[in-house]
Amino acid sequence: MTKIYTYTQPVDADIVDAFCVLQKGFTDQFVFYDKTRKARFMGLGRCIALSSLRDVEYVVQGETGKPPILFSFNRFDAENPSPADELFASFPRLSLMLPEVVLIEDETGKYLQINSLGPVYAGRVARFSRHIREAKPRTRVTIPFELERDSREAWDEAVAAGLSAIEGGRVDKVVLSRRQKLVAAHPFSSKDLLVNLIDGPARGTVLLYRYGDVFFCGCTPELLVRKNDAAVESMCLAGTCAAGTDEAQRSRLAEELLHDQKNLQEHAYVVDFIREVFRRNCHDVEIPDHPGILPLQHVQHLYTPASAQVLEGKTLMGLMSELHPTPALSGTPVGEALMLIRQVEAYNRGFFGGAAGYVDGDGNGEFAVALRTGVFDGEIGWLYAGCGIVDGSVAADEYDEIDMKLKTILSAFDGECDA
Ligand SMILES: C=C(O[C@@H]1C=C(C(=O)O)C=C[C@H]1O)C(=O)O
Repeated sequence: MTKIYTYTQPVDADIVDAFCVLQKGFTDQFVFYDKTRKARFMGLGRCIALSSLRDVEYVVQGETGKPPILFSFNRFDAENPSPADELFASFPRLSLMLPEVVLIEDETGKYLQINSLGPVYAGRVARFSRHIREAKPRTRVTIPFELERDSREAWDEAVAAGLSAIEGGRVDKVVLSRRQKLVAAHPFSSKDLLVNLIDGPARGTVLLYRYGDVFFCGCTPELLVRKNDAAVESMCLAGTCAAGTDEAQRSRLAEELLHDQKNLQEHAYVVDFIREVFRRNCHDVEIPDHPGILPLQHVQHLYTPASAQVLEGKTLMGLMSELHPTPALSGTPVGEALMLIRQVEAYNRGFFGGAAGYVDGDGNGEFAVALRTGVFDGEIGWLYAGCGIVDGSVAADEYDEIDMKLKTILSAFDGECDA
């Protein structure tokens, strides 16, 4: 049995400013920051890595009684035998990571949490609190960059392979992606991109996982699963159109998307899959019959929320691995689509499209699908985005759709525009 000591106390500070000050001393960094809901967790350092919560006992110190927060970043297709690029390959394969320091903002307030394998010394908490109080407001920087465009012919060939697998009856849908290399004018830090994503216009949950000098980050709109005791939620997100340049155009495009048979079909595969997983693991499953729209800064998606009560004994990690990858990121049927992706894509997706989240010591928490992301080091990065291919998909349209999705991670380089 591993014993964890966790000391949480309220802080009167902006947690992002606090993170910016504290992060300098830590090369292990973990962020799950929901921009709309107060579910914000920013971890520093690694106290211990665990394979599951089963053999863990935690001792609460401090006045709040809060459980420890652990982070979990999982690859899209962890068993894919083809090598990931060297940036992704440098990350360890760990299941749950307990940071030494966690800054928390939830519905009840803002907190500093210190985790340790021995009793937390109060002087350590006081020292971090003092640093936090001295934190200056963060500043944003614009990072000029150039993109090395990927080959259009390679994309056309990948889509043709997908369409022929659909025609042959091997899959009904396959999600194919593109990867682009970014070269910035000068080296940038994880803090620079994190601050630009949190303070910029991108909507969703900002993710960061840094290990050593290499970091993975982005801002995703897609919830995979959230668990709060018995209540669980998920989200079906598939089917895309442009955001439009003004409100009138946005609502016209949204209306078209809501009636577009190809996009509705792409979406329905995801709804069917999530309904099936929920029906197997939960009761009182509620999933509306018709999708709505999730409007984002650069694109809009067909969106169907899913909620249920989970069967006693089922865990968040268990639900995460049953749900992931959904047909929103792989295709239908999932196994066949994964095999096709392994054959068609020239790279291993690494954390792109993986499940990234946090879980607390009581087993509650959430996972997002790591979309609109990239992996970075020094002045370079690899950016990823994908789209669903079904019967009738046109390679050129899907190429443009991916360009629209890439704008979200590219907005991390822009420190000018305010939210
Ligand atoms: C694959 C991505 O997005 C997914 C694919 C979508 C689609 O095909 O319409 C929409 C939302 C996401 O589930 C991505 O952003 O890279």
